[in-house]
Amino acid sequence: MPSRLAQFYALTKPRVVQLIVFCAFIGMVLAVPGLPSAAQWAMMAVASAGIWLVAGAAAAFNCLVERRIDARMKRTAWRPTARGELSGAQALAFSALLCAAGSALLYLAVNPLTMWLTFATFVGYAVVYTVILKPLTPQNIVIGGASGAMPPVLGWAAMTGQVGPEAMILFLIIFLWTPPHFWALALYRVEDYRKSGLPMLPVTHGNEFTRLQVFLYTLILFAGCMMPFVYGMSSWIYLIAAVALGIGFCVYGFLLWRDYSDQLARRTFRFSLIHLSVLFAALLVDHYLL
Ligand code: HEM
Ligand SMILES: CC(C)=CCC/C(C)=C/CC/C(C)=C/COP(=O)(O)OP(=O)(O)O
Repeated sequence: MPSRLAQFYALTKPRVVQLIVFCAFIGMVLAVPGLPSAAQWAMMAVASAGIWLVAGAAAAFNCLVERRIDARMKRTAWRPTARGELSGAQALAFSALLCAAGSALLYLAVNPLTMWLTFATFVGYAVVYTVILKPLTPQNIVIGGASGAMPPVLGWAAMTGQVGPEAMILFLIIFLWTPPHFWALALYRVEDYRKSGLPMLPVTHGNEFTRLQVFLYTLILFAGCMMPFVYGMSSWIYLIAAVALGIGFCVYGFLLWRDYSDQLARRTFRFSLIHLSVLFAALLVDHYLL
């Protein structure tokens, strides 16, 4: 049996939260013109820690609420809450502790706006998405995706004390990226979702309709990814990366739409992770080199 610590850590969905914190960090980097001062680097580290704690708390709360559903799905049945290795009370206490610690850090060492926005994101994912939308509608991840898209806004708020249009552009990119990211996965995990009883799109509307949606979202996402260049917040390094990644994602979307296989859906899902990670890394490189 894994150690207690490893069990609690697993509840925070570490890999997802890593990318979330990375996107928040890029929001911070872009909010500061030129190279940050030592004090600004310190602020970025503290804000990243605070956002990491609250995002981990949101993930843990999701594991608590969905422990019975998780137990029914192969992909999630191993979670300590689904296996009953951690009780509901333990998961709740852990989530509350992380959320309180992260919120206190953001309030005291960053600024109240960032704390409130991060807390609203916690509520958006843990309550609005997990409790209300997920069992209600196949558009759950589209609307709920707004919480996942918040990190750059949180990062921007941490460094400037406000929410700028640049941050909203980065929000839009993650918001449009979420449906092809999730539905590619849901296509090859459809049997899991059928067993779960959740109204995910491939279960309610079928494989073919979902594939069309994935393809269409990759096209709108491509347009959305042009915004940082069009708005003048990024230059040609970003543009080249965004066009190359965008073409890659659209090609995956197109191929998946025309000729489905589980293997291609899995590769499309994996590509979604590369797409977002490299796109945001390109924003950083572009910011410092040009
Ligand atoms: C409502 C929005 C979202 C939904 C429904 C969703 C859904 C999922 C699901 C079900 C997985 C699990 C894949 C597996 O177990 O094989 C996953 C993986 C992942 N997601 Fe998302 N996601 C969302 C938003 C995001 C956001 C905003 C990010 C980061 C910015 C993100 C980053 C990741 C990463 C890095 C993984 C891989 C985890 C791993 O390999 O262990 N997701 N996503
Ligand atoms: C405060 C802050 C920045 C919060 C971020 C919120 C957050 C953790 C968003 C990530 C989205 C995510 C893990 C989706 C997984 O979908 P799912 O929950 O449907 O997947 P599952 O089936 O694996 O549980």
